[in-house]
Amino acid sequence: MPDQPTPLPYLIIDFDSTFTQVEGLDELADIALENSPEREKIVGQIRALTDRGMSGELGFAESLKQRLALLPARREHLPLLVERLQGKVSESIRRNRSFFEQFPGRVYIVSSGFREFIEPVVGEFGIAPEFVLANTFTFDKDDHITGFDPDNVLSRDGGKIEQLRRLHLTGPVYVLGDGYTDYQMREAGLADRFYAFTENVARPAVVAQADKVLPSFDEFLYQNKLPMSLSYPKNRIKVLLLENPDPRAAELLRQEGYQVELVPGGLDEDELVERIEGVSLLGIRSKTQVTARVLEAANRLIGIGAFCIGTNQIDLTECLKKGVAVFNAPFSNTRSVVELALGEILLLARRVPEKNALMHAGKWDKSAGGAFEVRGKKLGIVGYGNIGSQLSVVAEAIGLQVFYFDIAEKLQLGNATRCRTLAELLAQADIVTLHVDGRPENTNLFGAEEFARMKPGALFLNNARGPVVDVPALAAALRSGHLDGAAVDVFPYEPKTNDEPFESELRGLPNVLLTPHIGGSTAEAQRNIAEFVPERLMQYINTGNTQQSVNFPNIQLPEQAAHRLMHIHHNVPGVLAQINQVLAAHSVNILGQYLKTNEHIGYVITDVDKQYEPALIEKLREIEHTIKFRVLY
Ligand SMILES: NC(=O)c1ccc[n+]([C@@H]2O[C@H](COP(=O)([O-])OP(=O)(O)OC[C@H]3O[C@@H](n4cnc5c(N)ncnc54)[C@H](O)[C@@H]3O)[C@@H](O)[C@H]2O)c1
Ligand SMILES: O=C(O)[C@H](O)COP(=O)(O)O
Repeated sequence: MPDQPTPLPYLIIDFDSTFTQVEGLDELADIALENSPEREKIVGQIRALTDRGMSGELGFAESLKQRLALLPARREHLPLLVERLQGKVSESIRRNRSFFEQFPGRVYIVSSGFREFIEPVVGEFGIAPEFVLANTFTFDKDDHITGFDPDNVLSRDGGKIEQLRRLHLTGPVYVLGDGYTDYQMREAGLADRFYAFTENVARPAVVAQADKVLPSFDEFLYQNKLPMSLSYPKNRIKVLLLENPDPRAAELLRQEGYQVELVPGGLDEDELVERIEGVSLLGIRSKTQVTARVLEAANRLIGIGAFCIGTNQIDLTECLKKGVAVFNAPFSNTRSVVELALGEILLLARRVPEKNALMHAGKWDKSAGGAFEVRGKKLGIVGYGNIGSQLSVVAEAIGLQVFYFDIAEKLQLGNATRCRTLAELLAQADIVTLHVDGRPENTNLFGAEEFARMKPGALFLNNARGPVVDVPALAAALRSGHLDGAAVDVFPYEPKTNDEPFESELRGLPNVLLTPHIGGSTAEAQRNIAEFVPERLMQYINTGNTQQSVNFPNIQLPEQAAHRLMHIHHNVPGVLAQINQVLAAHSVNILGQYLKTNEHIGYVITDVDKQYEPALIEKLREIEHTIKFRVLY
């Protein structure tokens, strides 16, 4: 919680594109021209004039005159405009409504917009009409808007400066706005600071003049230690996204207000160590190795999003010890892998990879030799998890007999037959497909011995993880003719970028389909993942919810009642008792408390009444064995 509020300076806030997300006159034109074929053209002209006026390119009075001349609006359009603007108040202003209500008399809206639509919008925030300084429309006898009151100082060039001068404010004055005319009040020496408000629009010429840039009103309140509705401004949360997740991911995270940085391709350990400082959320896919060294350098990291299924590339235990929650997308690309595996089975059975290569080399090799239908053949699935079990259902639909082996007890789907050992499966399958996870014990799960156990002429698929297969042993089994073909999508070492060459003993072997780790690379899967993972990360940040985290104890929390204290600690006896002692010593009323632990950490969430001394937070942070502590309100 911020310290005691400092005495609030006078705040001079602009209306258009600052208090609201839009420009009032642009919206009025849009409403007035609703049924006109000229709508798009005229609204475009008005927007262009607004922009030129705001960036200082065109004198303000001239821009206003030209815009009003284009505007065919009437008095009856104004209530519609007010309704529209009430729905377009800037997000960070809207969520801090109680701030405005708390400080009547300190906030002025000084705008070159019009009182007729500004007053009712800001009135809802407790800003009285006498604190709205704006232009007024003129109307003809038929209620057409004809222009503006020329006696109003705000209709003239330099109008805001003159208006502020006439207020005779004593004490510090801060101006918040998006336009050049807002900056001019500071330039004229009438304001102590000019904050460029960029939540809706960032005008380079204005930003260049600013004392500070505000991506949100939360940031202003945070910097000035004023009461705010969020515990921490979202624009201070830095997100580093690697390996090109679908653009929707960055879009959602930016919409949330986070600062998002994209690095196409992967980063190696040294590069990531250099880039991770100050990052709160890291997004990766299967390639980036998040090692203990990376985590050591990650001084602000709260969460990692794996925009894929596999999380073997992340040191999950070290993440736990550092209080970093990891989320993945466990189901978003399963169907894509299943479809790829099925296609590979059909193509290998018909020796298509080999025929295709010959055709490209100009050789016509029509023959049925080594080609077979898959109907009635035995498919052996190793790893009957989300992918393996879905493949089981789809494969049966085209007539394959399914056998599976899994180290865990798994629900048998359709007519699939469970094998008690891997050897039992290998002895009978015509096609073996791997869908195990990448846990360290699975390294070289398939080597010379396992290939030797497979039936002569069998087919082999690995769409799971590269290190699970001893590639030289697979190459030998193919070269000797013991196996009839293979499809491999994942490799022990995979090129870091598309520019790096691909090396493998499997290159050039007949009837071998090689793909560059694209099992989950479909538009559908990538889009699903890009929505699923940010949602989990944002929920964790906003509510503390760890449902579906791959390393944290999973807690699905009820809606937050008041302030939420989130304490992550090493799982040693007595920490919960200490937390409660501190709360009791500060006479804090607990509204709800939730604890879950795992081998390494305890995660305690305590919802408390809003009334507590700020010192309480420091005391909770100081509890021995604390890894991370956050407050949400
Ligand atoms: N090629 C790609 O682009 C791509 C895409 C998605 C997933 N994957 C990989 O596919 C694999 C499967 O994904 P999933 O979502 O089905 O995972 P999952 O966790 O749902 O299933 C894995 C299953 O393997 C079993 N298992 C683990 N070790 C085993 C062993 N030694 N023998 C037998 N069974 C074992 C587990 O008990 C589990 O049931 C993962 O390695 C994942 O990373 C690859
Ligand atoms: O784990 C996964 O989901 C797959 O290996 C896909 O990984 P990718 O997103 O790096 O393609």
